[in-house]
Amino acid sequence: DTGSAAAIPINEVDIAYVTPVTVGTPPQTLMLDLDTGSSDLWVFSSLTPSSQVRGQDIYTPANSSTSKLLNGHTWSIRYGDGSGSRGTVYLDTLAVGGLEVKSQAVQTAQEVSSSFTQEQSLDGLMGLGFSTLNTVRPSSQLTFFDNARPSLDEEVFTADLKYHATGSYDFGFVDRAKYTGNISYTAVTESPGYWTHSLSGYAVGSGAFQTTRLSGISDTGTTLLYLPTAVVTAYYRQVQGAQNSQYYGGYVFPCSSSLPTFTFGIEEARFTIPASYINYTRISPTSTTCYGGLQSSSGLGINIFGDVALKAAFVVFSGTNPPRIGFAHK
Ligand SMILES: CSC[C@H](NC(=O)[C@H](Cc1ccccc1)OC(=O)N1CCC(N)CC1)C(=O)N[C@@H](CC1CCCCC1)[C@@H](O)COc1ccncc1
Repeated sequence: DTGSAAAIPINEVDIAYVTPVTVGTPPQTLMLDLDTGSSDLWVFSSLTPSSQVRGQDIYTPANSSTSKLLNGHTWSIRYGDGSGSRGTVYLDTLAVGGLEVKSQAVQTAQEVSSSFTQEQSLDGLMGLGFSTLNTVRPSSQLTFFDNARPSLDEEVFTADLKYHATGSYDFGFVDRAKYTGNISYTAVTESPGYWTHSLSGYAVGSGAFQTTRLSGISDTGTTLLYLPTAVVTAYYRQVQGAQNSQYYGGYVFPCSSSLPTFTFGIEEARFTIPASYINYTRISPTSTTCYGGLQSSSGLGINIFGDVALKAAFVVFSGTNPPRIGFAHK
């Protein structure tokens, strides 16, 4: 079996991508953020206080003939940006792009933090990290990918995220039409449940490639690229007027500055992020100061290869044993 679904940017700076997912019988469509940096599938629901719902679609288990309460189970999650949610759990039929799982744990939110309430284009998350990260207690639940595995033609899912455009997520196959050349694979360690792997090095603009192993997580749910301070300062040294602003919480620069590209290595392969991806956004609609798409990971304790990096490639998340991740040009 296979599935294929759109990855739609939720705003004009690609802060996140959502994918249509159907839940229950008859199907209720929700727009979820497929997130390889977490492993909970949670949704705005009929159990979410109406004061915390602002335009989101909700899942109503009572309207689904196939929903079953997972008695006595609860969940609570906190993300790297401090946002969070918690609630109860139902089992129900769930499909993404034609690929159906009969009894998927759907975590119904009973409370969401204000940043979720404010994000009306996001009806919840589908975690595609390793199931060890799932927060449901007393028994943790499997991700959609882990539930779908037995029926997949190939134990993979792929991410083709695009800059200011709709891309796609495929399950169970690697679409030859979505990439050029060969896929460069590298080993993944499941610690502690993220798609953790190394970059073989980096280059700033047309500068020499620095061979140095940088460990981090490929995370579709994180907007920006977070790397060690040494790398980030080397990059912004090439940007006229750049500064690391305490006020804005990261590197900012005059929007008129020309930015170098940023190249990262996956084993022997090289992927170049265009300058436009790193000129992330104006700090306010009328400002001439811009916020960088490459920021320091020092506050995170982990390097995160987020959407700014991932959208420069076609990415294969391979659930084989041992797991591996592949990058190809597109
Ligand atoms: C560097 S972890 C920060 C990261 N959250 C982001 O990347 C958010 C994403 C966002 C924000 C607002 C609306 C929509 C999307 O965006 C920003 O934080 N920014 C973008 C805009 C920019 N101006 C400021 C910085 C993050 O927690 N991701 C988690 C998933 C994420 C949670 C929030 C909703 C969307 C999905 C997840 O994969 C990683 O969880 C962890 C990572 C490391 N240890 C613990 C948890």
